[in-house]
Amino acid sequence: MQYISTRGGIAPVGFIQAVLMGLADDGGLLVPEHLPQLSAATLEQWRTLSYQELTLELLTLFAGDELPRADLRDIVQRSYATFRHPDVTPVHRLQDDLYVLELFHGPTFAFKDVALQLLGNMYAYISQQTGSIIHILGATSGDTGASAIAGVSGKPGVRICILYPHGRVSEVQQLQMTTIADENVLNLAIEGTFDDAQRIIKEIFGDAAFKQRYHLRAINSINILRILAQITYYFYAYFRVSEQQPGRSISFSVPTGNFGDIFAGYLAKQMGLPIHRLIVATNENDILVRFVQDGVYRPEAFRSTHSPSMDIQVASNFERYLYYLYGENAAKVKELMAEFRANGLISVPQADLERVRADFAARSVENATCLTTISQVYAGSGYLLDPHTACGVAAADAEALGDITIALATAHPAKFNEAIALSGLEQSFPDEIQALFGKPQRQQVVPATSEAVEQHLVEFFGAASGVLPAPEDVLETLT
Ligand SMILES: Cc1ncc(COP(=O)(O)O)c(C=O)c1O
Ligand SMILES: N[C@@H](CCOP(=O)(O)O)C(=O)O
Repeated sequence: MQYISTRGGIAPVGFIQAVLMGLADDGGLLVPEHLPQLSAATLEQWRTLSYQELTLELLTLFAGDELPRADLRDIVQRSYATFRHPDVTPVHRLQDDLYVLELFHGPTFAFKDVALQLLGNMYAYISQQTGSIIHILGATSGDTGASAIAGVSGKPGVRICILYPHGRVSEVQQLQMTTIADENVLNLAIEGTFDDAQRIIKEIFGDAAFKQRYHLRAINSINILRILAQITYYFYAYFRVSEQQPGRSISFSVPTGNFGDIFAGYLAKQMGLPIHRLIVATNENDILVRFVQDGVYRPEAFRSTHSPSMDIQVASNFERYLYYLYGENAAKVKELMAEFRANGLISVPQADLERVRADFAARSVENATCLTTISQVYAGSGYLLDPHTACGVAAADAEALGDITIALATAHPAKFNEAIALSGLEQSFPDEIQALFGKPQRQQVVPATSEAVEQHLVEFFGAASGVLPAPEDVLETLT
């Protein structure tokens, strides 16, 4: 499988090069040159596979023969051996037609672990096979950072720097990042929002000379492997629920910020999984909901909410969606992204909007509704939702599609006790989270500029750069 840029400005690259490139060198995002199409017979065969086997089959489609199948199997097995549930991502029936897909059984209690355990092991594998260094730069609104650090910390050959918005992540999210004592981890709390952090890393990745000099790699969902790894659980959940409810139409409701998680569901649908609709569930930062409603993609003022990991205005993966909306037309995407840079908005005509609505429904869930959903669901069933999942559940209720709906439970409530307390509820923390309180923290507060961040990167990554080669220089040793 080869990978190309949504903006058409790079020569096709293989799977491992795509993982290493992160953001495409022309500023676009990498996508597979073609999407594998799955027949009904294949879906039937896959129905009985374990989570790990299913991941292996899917990844083999996207990785081709670039790494030996036994090595890929080993990476997959090790990635999900760290999960606390034997099904990795089990489904739980909440009400008659509503299920939650529990994505929080990994090391940091958030859905990001599903992809970042895998990406961490993939980076460590590439480093080992090539004797090279991996320097990771990421931005987080709280979950990606903790999860990425957990995915790589202690792994030789890998160093990681994470930017997060100072004072805008939950207490547990901050502790998960800042209490890691590993010298290979640098936490920079920037004086701004997540959008500033994301803008800064895109600016730094866009500086080709700097990116190359310090061998920078991405762990955000700009990295195509993040998206590919998340496709598995749409298949797995679909198989589990359709066994219980044969013949019913199935939709997914997805708490959405950067459009990464829901985009993985869109790819699963495009590959042939018979998902009816994908519900975009946001908080008051509702740029994606407004797009589905009126066809205009335009950031508005940032709002701090009870679901802080979705406090995002500019959704990174929206560009990948535009690529498919316009029939894999990179020239059109390039034009639209230039329009966005120039005018601050993208507007699509009514006919295109109808095609958007054939796949997506969308709801913005306000703070008050998020909290009442948490307390009502708990009162009705004893099941405690985290505030992001609550947005997904509330959006599913409001849309009332008449389908079976699977709401993605993207985090464990213990990560967001601030919202749980505001809902009038108390919870006890899992031991792994309780153990974080009182540990020493390591972080540095920096201004929200690329220059300020680059200074830290030069110091942090500089010493190691040049000692070991970049993987690109020795890639042939992998095969
Ligand atoms: C708990 C939680 N839910 C939902 C989201 C939104 O996911 P995405 O950004 O992939 O749309 C995030 C962050 O990305 C998150 O951390
Ligand atoms: N909500 C995310 C924001 C970063 O998104 P990503 O999926 O692109 O890594 C977070 O938790 O950091």
